[in-house]
Amino acid sequence: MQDNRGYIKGISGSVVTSTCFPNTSIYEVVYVGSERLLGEVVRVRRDVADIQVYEDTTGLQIGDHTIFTGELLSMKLGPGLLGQVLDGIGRPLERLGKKSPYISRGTHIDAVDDSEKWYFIPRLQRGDDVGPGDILGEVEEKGIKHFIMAPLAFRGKNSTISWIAPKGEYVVDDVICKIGETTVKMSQRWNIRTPRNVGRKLDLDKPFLTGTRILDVFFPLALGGTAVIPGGFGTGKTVTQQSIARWANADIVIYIGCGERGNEMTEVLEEFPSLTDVRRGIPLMDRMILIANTSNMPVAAREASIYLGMTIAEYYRDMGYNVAIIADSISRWAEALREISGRLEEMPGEEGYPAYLASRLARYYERAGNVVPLGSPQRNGSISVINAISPPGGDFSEPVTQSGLRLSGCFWALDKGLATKRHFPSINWAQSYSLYHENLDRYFTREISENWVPLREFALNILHDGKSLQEMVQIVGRDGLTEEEKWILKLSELINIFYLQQNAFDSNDAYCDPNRQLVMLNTLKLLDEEIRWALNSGALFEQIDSQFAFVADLMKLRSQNAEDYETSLISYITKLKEELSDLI
Ligand SMILES: Nc1ncnc2c1ncn2[C@@H]1O[C@H](COP(=O)(O)OP(=O)(O)OP(=O)(O)O)[C@@H](O)[C@H]1O
Repeated sequence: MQDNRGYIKGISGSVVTSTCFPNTSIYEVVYVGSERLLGEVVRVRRDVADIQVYEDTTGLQIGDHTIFTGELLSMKLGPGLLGQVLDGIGRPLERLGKKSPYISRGTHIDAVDDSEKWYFIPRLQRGDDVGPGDILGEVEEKGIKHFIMAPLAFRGKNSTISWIAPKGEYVVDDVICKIGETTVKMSQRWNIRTPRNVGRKLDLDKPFLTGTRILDVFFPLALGGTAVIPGGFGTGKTVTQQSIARWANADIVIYIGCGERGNEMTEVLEEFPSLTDVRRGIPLMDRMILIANTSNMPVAAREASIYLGMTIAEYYRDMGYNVAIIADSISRWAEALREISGRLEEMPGEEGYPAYLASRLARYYERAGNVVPLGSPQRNGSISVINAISPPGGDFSEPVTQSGLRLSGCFWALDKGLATKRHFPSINWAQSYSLYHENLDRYFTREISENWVPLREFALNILHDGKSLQEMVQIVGRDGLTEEEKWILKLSELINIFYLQQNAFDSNDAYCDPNRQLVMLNTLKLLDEEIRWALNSGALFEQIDSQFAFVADLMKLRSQNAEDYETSLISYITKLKEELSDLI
């Protein structure tokens, strides 16, 4: 150990400079000072290494020793991760809290509890030949099957099981299988900065359903895709992400509170444990992992938190689950990168961010995807990434938003103007986009209805026409419009308030499944046909508008219970049809 000891030559906030060794490598883990603060080498220059320290560096002094471990920053993966709240470097906050109300520096505990017992059921037997990633057995973790997989690399060439543990209770560090010279425990370590190997990548052809109408219909995300939600202060990033965490069709959700204010994170920590996953009838936390790294916690840990979340996501993806990573917000992560880069005195790029901001982000986004993991039986897992971006002053031209725009498949732009009008979710349909339409249109047409695409096009065309007419009205006034144009303007307003607005706090409206989304759009289309028929038959738009409460009636139906929804909308249209016939 003596050989691996260096000493501190300089300290600048979270970055410590230490003497190092010829074999010191980038991202090597270093224990710093007498309290053994956890750090990672981020730069090596001749015989000195710059180390980013994941804990508060107050009190460190020049001359204090450093210990170079020769290992990379890794995470212990195994049963017991679900439902946990971790800090940016993967320490379980609840268990830390039991030791002391404050996180004492230099405390290293793994997220998986090594004293907890799990009932292991083997799936293979002695003499079976196995490959990397093969499922050896399973334990039940909060109602889901947690598969114990063979390591992704074996020692030696022999890949035959010489021993496998019988059914029974084991702790995560117990050896449950011997494959040639490799012993396999229920837990395994993985370096957080290295993507886990996969068999092959698949097309993104299934939707990541959020239950939010504007997202699923107009700007759909694919399972395994990436999305960003940029928005200024108070535009609804957190509510949108929390609603996605609650309702999306992901099996497992990893929520990374990245550099948020402490009180916001407290809300998240209080709220999620009280929520129920209504569709599965289990506590929401049973399929979630929260990573909490607030703005007052060390910045270097914030930088690491997204890799940590990604590594856990890859682990569950490899079992064959659809995992969602939700990071709030990636801007605070980029700020951490900027701070560390500043302390390393690197040449600043745009707005002070390091020149490698985009490539670092790309490396993170690339770990998303829909894959066939290594091993048998063959399975399919995905990681979908949804990142909030908080551009200063809501300016989308800043580097983090621009990188998000280039790197992700969905851009869900939040609009301050809409938020001020309390139009939620305040997603601007004119600025947002999805690159997954082509693949997903095939899915929706096949699985939901062949009217899915035509109805979406209908709604979007009306919105576009309505926007142009709105501009025209500002110049020529409403009287300058034809009867049909007046109706289009009204219909576009109706699409906005009836369809695009969705109250995340209304139990009937917070989640809208694709069938209900379709029924709503179809109602708007039928309404359009009826009113156009009446206008073509000689009725005046003002007459219809003043005589019938069709907007108010429709709005009353929006938050109606799901069961009688379709019937109500049909009778709404039938009633309107009769009224219009009488009028004509
Ligand atoms: N879908 C929604 N339905 C109803 N209300 C919403 C919705 N989205 C946002 N809001 C309202 O907007 C407020 C602000 O939302 P939120 O906290 O998510 O914004 P933010 O962009 O995360 O803010 P910050 O920049 O402070 O992080 C919420 O408290 C809520 O009242």
